[in-house]
This record gives sequence, structure tokens and C-alpha cells, in this order.
Amino acid sequence: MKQDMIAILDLGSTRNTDAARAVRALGVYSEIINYDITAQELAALPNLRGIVACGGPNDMVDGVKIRLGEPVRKSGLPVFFFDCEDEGASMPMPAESVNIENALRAFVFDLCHAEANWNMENFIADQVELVRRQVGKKKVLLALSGGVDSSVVAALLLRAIGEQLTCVHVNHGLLRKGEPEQVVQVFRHELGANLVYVDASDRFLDKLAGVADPEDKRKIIGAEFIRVFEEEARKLDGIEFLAQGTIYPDIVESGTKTAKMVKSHHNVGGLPEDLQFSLVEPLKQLFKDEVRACGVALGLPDSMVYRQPFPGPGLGVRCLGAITRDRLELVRASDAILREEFSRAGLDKTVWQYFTVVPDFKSVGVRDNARCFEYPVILRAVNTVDAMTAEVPELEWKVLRRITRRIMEEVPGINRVCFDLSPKPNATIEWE
Ligand SMILES: Nc1ncnc2c1ncn2[C@@H]1O[C@H](COP(=O)(O)OP(=O)(O)OP(=O)(O)O)[C@@H](O)[C@H]1O
Repeated sequence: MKQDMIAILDLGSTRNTDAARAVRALGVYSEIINYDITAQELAALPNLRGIVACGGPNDMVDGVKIRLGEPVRKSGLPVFFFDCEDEGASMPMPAESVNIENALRAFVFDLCHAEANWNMENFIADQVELVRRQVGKKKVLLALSGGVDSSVVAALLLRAIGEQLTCVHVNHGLLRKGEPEQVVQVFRHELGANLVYVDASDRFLDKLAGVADPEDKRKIIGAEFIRVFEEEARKLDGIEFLAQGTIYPDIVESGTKTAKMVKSHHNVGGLPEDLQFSLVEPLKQLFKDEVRACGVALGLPDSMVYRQPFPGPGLGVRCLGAITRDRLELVRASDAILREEFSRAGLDKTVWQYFTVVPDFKSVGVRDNARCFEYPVILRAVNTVDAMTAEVPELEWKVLRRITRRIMEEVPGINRVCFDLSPKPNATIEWE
């Protein structure tokens, strides 16, 4: 293993993540570990040089106050107390962030003698070694959406185990223009992956026919995805592992031993009992920006690595009400124009998320000197830091006018373009 490690011991702090990021900012790899880690688990952590113990308000578990356990005390490793009031503190709590940073730096380098060798090359080399050790000669299955996380997992596993990996990409008919083609091009043709491409569009759209309620739509799409994936998995022989694009924020949001759940994390959950695989999750310690850096280092195209967030149910929640094929095409075509023009204006680098929505009602207009009765399209663009709140950025009229003109000219069936000015709250980012 190439990287030194400093472990962040979770003693109930709300700042474990900050601590991990602070250590990584010094160029040293860090992982968060549970307060009740055993001596054996501790000994298994590769190149562990020291421990940052993080105490805080969540220090009561099942009515008992948690404290530094015996395995850590007896490990002989240097311990730094970060924002921590444990009586065994070896350092006073620094008052200011600059002091914390200096104290942490002195701890990591002078006391633990860690080397600043955390970088993507070393991370990838270590994960390749760990995956090979975990998987041996066995086969691994990956549901590849073409999103950032599963794409980076695919690229990493291809490097680690090549032929032993099979990727399944499901086209549910709700993907953006060019997306399934890009997945096939990049993974099958450029990276030489075993890729099963399933065109299940008809199946999904038939199931969704006449379903107008957004929650019902999401449920149907999720359930059908599991069914399709299960069918494909059953066709393959001798698969023992399932790879997932779990990343660190997924784990934090699912709750740790000391922090409550924010939201349940859904990867490819819901497979039947007899299809339970062991999991391979090589990105589970990475933050989103690090996942992107990893994708770049593995040679994935920028358009895949820096793509904007896209909901699991895809365009299905942007084709409002009961989905019809004609309106879905209007969403797809207008979204492609919006993305093209945002990228031309450089807005793809500054705006977090941007897309179009097509409602299920028409309005009156004029086309070729005659009355027309067609659908409107709504443009949506938002900026957010944490997706809990979102603001609408000020865009140049010039850009909005150009998008409007192109949609009117190039997308038959649209006679009106609207711009959604609503922040979150009271609106949400997506319409459904
Ligand atoms: N159309 C699809 N084909 C194959 N796998 C899919 C598809 N959609 C979702 N998945 C699988 O389900 C996982 C969770 O999907 P979700 O839409 O929540 O994306 P995510 O967590 O943002 O991950 P990603 O960035 O890989 O899309 C994906 O990582 C992928 O493994």
C-alpha cells in the first residue's frame, strides 16, 4: 500500500468530515472510524500513523457516554484531540481555526511522521490492490448508469480486474439525448468493458402509461429497474460480487454510529434474497470532488466526470403528469438545446443544474400564420451549495433569447418558452 493514513475516530462529533477533509488537505489520506473499533480492526488499517479523536455533542450512545476505547489507548499510536473535551486530552482545544490547522499539521507530520503521499495516483494504485485482494479470480457485476459515481467505479474496476467485470446499462427510455450512446462508446468501445446494454424503453414507458402521480412514477421506475437488473443478473453465471458507486456522503447521510440518518441511501438495493452479493465499494471514502478527480485520473471524458446531477427517474420527472412519448421527446430535444447553449456560453461551469420541463397542457399560439395549440417548455437553472436551498442565477437575456429561438425553431410541438424564477424554498429544484 502506498498511502499513509490518519484515522478520524468518531467520538460523537458533528465535525468528523471536516477533520477528515482537513487531514486530506495536508496531503495525507484519512478515514473515519467508529468509536468502538476493535484492536483487530485497528491493526488491519494499512499504514495507520496516528489518530484524530473527535468528540462532540453526539457522545451518548444507548444512554452511555462514549469515550476513547482500550484498543486505541493501547495501540501506541499518537492521538490528537480535535474539538474534544475528553479528560485524557493530550492537547488543549485550540481556539481558532488557524491554530487548529497548525496544530494538526504539527501532529500529522512531526508526531506521526506521516508522509504527504495522498494523491489520486496512489489512491487508485491502493484501490486496485485492495479490489484484487477482495475479489480474487471471481466475477463482479456493476449497474452502470453513466452517472459520475458508477462510471468512475467502472473505470477503476476495469483497471483492477478487467475481464472479470460485467457492467449492465439499462436504457429506461428516460435518459438524456446521447447518454446511452456515450456509455456504450466509452465503456464498450474505448475501455473494452464487458457491457450489457439493455434497451428497456418500451417496457418502462408501457408501465408508466397513464400514471400521473409523481410518487407513483418514481416507485414504478425504481421497481422496474430492479426487475430488469435482476433478470440480467440471472442470465450471468458465477457472479459473486456487486460493485456500487457508494461515496462518502452517502455513508454520512445514511447515519453513523453516533449521528442520525439524514436520508436513506439507495444504491441497487431491493434485489431478491437469493441474489445477494458481497459488495465492492472502492469509492466509499471519497468526497464528490475527489470522485471526479479520480475519474479524470482514470481517463474518463470531462463530459462524464463533470456532468450535472441527474435524477434516477431521469426525464420521467420532467415530463409532468402522465408520461407520453411525444412529450418525452419534447423534453429530450429542448434539454439538449439548453445544454448545448449553456456550454457555448460557459454557463455549464458556473451553474449547478439546468434542464427543461414540459407540462401536460397546451396553449394557443400562431405558427405559419395559423392558430396552433401546442405545449410550452419551462427552462430551469439553479445554483445550490447543499441542495437544501437553491437560487436562480441571473442569466443574460441574450442567452435566454437564443435558447428560446432555437427551441421554437428546432422542436416542433412547442410554441412557448418560459423561465422558472422560483428559488428553493418554496419551489424544489425538480418539478416532481
Ligand atoms: N439506467 C441505469 N442503468 C444501470 N444502472 C443504473 C441506472 N440508473 C441507476 N443505476 C444504478 O443505481 C445507482 C444509483 O442510482 P442514482 O440515480 O441514485 O445515481 P447516483 O447515486 O447519483 O450514482 P451515479 O452517479 O452512478 O448515477 C447507480 O450508481 C447505478 O449503479
